[in-house]
Amino acid sequence: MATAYHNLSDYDFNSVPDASEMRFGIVVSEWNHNITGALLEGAVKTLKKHGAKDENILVYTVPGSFELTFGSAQFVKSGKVDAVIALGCVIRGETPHFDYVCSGATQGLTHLNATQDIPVIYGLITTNNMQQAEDRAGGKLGNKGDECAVTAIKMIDFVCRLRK
Ligand SMILES: Nc1c(NC[C@H](O)[C@H](O)[C@H](O)CO)[nH]c(=O)[nH]c1=O
Ligand SMILES: CC(=O)[C@@H](O)COP(=O)(O)O
Repeated sequence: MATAYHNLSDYDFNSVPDASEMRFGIVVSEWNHNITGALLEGAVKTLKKHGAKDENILVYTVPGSFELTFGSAQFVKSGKVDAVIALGCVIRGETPHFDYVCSGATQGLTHLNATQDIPVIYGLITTNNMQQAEDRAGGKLGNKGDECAVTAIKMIDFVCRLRK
């Protein structure tokens, strides 16, 4: 339980660059909306804590985590954002479908990171049950949305510094 040793919301505030001039696209899956809504809340709150402006945080929903790749790709192609945060929650059911949704979404988002010029942040929670998801979406293990927001800011700063 790696997350048990590192709360998802714990980070060095001063290590995070100013986000006041950064533009973010957030793609949120509607599946398990009680979880993905909490992830979104954490991500937006954290982005704004570091200076991001409301008008620079674009939020679009997709039906499920398998559509996160398409939604993220559309944000990348739009040229309107400097990073994309993809938020989803896949909870294991009775069949192998869990494995295919998780691997499909993961492979798609990974492909975007390897082929496109802006970072796509992996905010997919993949759990065995709802309790594990709740623990990672504002529960005892923190909020994955917070982690994704910090990662997005740092990756935009990475790109900006490299391109100077
Ligand atoms: N079971 C979950 C899904 N399933 C839906 C797929 O993501 C996809 O929308 C569908 O197969 C149509 O393409 N999605 C989640 O995000 N979480 C789940 O637990
Ligand atoms: C991850 C899923 O698609 C899963 O929730 C579907 O449940 P089941 O495998 O019981 O059909």
